[in-house]
Amino acid sequence: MMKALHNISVGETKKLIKPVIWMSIVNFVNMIPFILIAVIVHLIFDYYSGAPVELSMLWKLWGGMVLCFALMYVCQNKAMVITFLDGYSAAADGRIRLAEHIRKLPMGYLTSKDSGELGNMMMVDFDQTERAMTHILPQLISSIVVSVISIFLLFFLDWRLSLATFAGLPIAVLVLWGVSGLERKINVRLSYARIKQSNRLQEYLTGMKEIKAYNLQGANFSAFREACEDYRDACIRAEGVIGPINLVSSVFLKAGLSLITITGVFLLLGGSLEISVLALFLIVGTRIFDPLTTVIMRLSELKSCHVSGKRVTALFEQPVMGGTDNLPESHDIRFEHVIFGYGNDKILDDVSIVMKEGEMTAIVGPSGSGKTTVLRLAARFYDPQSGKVLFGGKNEAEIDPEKLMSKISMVFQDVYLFKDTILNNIRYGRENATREEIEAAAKAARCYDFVVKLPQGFETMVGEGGSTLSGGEKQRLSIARAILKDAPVILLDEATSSLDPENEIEIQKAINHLVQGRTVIMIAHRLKTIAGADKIVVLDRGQVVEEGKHSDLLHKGGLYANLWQLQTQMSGWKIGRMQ
Ligand SMILES: Nc1ncnc2c1ncn2[C@@H]1O[C@H](COP(=O)(O)OP(=O)(O)OP(=O)(O)O)[C@@H](O)[C@H]1O
Repeated sequence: MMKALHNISVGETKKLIKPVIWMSIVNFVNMIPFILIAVIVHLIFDYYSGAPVELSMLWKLWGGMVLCFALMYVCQNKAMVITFLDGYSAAADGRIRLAEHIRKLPMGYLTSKDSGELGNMMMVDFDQTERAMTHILPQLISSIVVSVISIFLLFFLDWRLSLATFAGLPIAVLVLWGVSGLERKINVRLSYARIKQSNRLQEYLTGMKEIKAYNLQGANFSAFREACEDYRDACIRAEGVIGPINLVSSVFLKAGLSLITITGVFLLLGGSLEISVLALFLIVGTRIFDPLTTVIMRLSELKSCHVSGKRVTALFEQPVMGGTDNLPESHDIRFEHVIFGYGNDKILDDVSIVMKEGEMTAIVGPSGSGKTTVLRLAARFYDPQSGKVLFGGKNEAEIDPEKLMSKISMVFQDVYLFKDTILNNIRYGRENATREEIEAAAKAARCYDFVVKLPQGFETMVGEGGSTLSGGEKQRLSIARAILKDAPVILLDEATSSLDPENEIEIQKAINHLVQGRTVIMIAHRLKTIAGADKIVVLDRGQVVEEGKHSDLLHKGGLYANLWQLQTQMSGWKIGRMQ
């Protein structure tokens, strides 16, 4: 029970206390006027039995009723403010905490997820838990509290009528309990259908360029249509099965009303019941069914929210990348007998490489040989399955990942620019950089001239993903970011997309500026760019097959010499990506 509450409130169970207390007060205040009516009815019956009418008492009761309505407004208002404030702020805090948590998860876990799945958890699942926190849970718990207290009070007044009132309750509970397994299955299926639908939609939208270029709309659209139809079916199934079950359960519950009447009449005729007590049961007893019906209806909604809460909690419980140690002083990187695979296949097989501080180490090799994987391991996107990656002589697995990243700049092939100004996009390199520092970095990365020619200069907004700039311009902006970050280690994945000669020269100049005096690991696709590297490591099928300087490797006549020969005959021999 507490675990379920923990899941649904995504660990913010305490935030439910105030809303529940206030909603309980509201429910009680709601019932008081009906108790007062019952007392008035009692007075009327007393009058017909010969007692004098107490007018002052009637006025007091009427005044009490007016007061209750005013109190109801005040309490309801307060309950709403507290419930919504706490509920929505818990959901907002939860989303922020989850985003932080996701940032700290190993890349291996993140890449194993479908692209839309995490986004779905952040939005749809949190919407569900938000609804549970703001609407469902406070109402449900306060209804249970009010119901239990009222049941006790009614039993105290007349146990026989109370038994009649709640005779249907155990059956109603049994019905709900009996179908809870089926309900859970339906809710899980519904929630996966929802995720599948938004995954397919995301795929359809992000792949739009390819869909148009290759006229694929038929195949892709049918996947999306199928997902929409699955979701529709899951919704209909959920409503069609859960709705009638809830209805059956509430019918059993409300059967108590007819039992009060019949039992009351028999007891009255037998002379063992006062008519005023029967009147009180008929008036107050009927009100008790409202919170109980709310419990039944809200319970199944809550179960659906529980599925979402469970998924979000499971993500929160995913272990983040370990390591707490501080950084060592030196910045050389060493791979020692590293074995690594994304799944069961070995992608790096017993790789040992020394990348000395202040030197440029180039990684070359055929497509799929594991070059990008070496960079990912150096940046600790993943930990090796066996062997060690050492940074300044210390095992990276023991270093705090955020501290490690503060010492590494990365320039990827596919540059992502945020939907923001160019100024801020460069500023992602170092948050507290001044405008002068950003402009200096832009100049060093050879992007200043094209930026100032844009309509709003550095204030120009770039589209999501940087789609309004050319490939070469985006590359130079990302180099400006890296220059601004000023980290001692640079991981560089040279662009493979063919650039015009002018762009290529500019990028080369920007890279030359970036790498000066730093420890550099560079994936080189155009071998001429790394001919001057301090060390060239040649990978083939996940193993180091050669290493040395350009001239030595050429002289050796091995794989590197072959690749060099091939490249001098043709340009742009391969394409690679770093995620
Ligand atoms: N995230 C991933 N999940 C599963 N397999 C992957 C992943 N990334 C890469 N691989 C596989 O690992 C192998 C090595 O990939 P890697 O990208 O390191 O090679 P590469 O030498 O950089 O290739 P390229 O030059 O084409 O970019 C390939 O077979 C690739 O399919």
